[in-house]
Amino acid sequence: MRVEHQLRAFKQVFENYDGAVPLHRFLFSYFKQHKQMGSSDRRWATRYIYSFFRLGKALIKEPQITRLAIADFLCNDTLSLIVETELPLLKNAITNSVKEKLDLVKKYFPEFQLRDVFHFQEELSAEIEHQDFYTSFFTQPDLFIRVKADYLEQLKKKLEEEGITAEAISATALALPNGTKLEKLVPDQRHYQVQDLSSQATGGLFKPQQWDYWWDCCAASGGKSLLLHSVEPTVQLLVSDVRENSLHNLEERFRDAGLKKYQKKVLDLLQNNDQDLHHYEFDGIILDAPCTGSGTWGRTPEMLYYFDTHKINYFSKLQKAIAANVVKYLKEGKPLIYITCSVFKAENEEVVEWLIKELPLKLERAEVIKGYNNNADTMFAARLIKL
Ligand SMILES: C[S@@+](CC[C@H](N)C(=O)[O-])C[C@H]1O[C@@H](n2cnc3c(N)ncnc32)[C@H](O)[C@@H]1O
Repeated sequence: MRVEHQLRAFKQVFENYDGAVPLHRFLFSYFKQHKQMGSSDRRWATRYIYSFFRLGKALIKEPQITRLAIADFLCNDTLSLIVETELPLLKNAITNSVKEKLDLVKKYFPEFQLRDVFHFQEELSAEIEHQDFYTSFFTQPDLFIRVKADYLEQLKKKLEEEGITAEAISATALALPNGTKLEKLVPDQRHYQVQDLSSQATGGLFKPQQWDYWWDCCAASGGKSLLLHSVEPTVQLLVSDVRENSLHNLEERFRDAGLKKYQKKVLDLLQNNDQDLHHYEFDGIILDAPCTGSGTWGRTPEMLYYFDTHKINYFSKLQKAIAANVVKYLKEGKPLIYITCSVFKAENEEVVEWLIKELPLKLERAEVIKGYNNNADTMFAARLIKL
């Protein structure tokens, strides 16, 4: 396939995409509508467009074709026609490490600034190491699963028999190559859950007691509830979310995982829910808040290009309003676990500062979970105690 042909396919996809829906969803329907694109066209267009967005706004004044070649060079260790044609001097370095490749790019394109990859650096949480974080965007994050400890070795072996490299990260976490068709390979999901490594790490802050009554108030499809259940299976659970649909997925996942005893409600936490909840008192609340998701943009690099910073303020207000509405149902001396998958201080430290100032809460511990060091998402988690 000639390079012009590949480029035309890339351009068509780029020009038709405006960032309004996730890129993977857009590509799915785009390829469906453009059946003339063969599988090789689709594969190259996908590789090029994802690589292109991983460059964020770096070298924005360079021609698009040069930026695409640089992006493709940084993100891949196999040669493409675009690198061969546009960057012949760099092609022999295709298998070098990302850091070495970045040095080469800086040498040939002195205008290149790593910080332009993520041009929201002013907004970052204080603990984030900028260079490492920006560099992480050139590597696709892994797929992680949380596995019952006594099943890990068996599952690892089964995956390896299927030709999948599974790396044990802890006694209960496996890292797999992204795109592994896990549901097909291991349909029985009783012993494992797909869950990002950093998301798994938030469980360390839960510390439930036996027979506690907890509320997962933004439960979506129940990832944190399942994690809580794995930490302490006797915990009683109320799960809620504003989206009824995601609670249907939750039911399915709970069934597969054998979690039977729980109560579920559709609740909008921006409303007064006293009618539904006036007699409830919890031993712990997990608030896995709606957020920009900026800690997960390694999986959705189109956001580096299309994200509008105004949204940070919108989410930060939403997070505070939801927290204020749920804390009244927490028992004194018990924890509110505040979680985001954001790297922005306005959704992390600044929300925590507001919570301890405005609500009867004191901070026990807060941390950025630096997934960018582990090919994983980056998250923020805080444990606050009701006064
Ligand atoms: C980060 S997701 C939760 C992910 C989930 N806890 C997990 O581990 O998979 C945030 C959730 O907050 C919910 N949400 C957003 N606005 C809400 C509101 N006003 N009231 C209740 N839930 C809301 C969203 O529907 C979304 O499912």
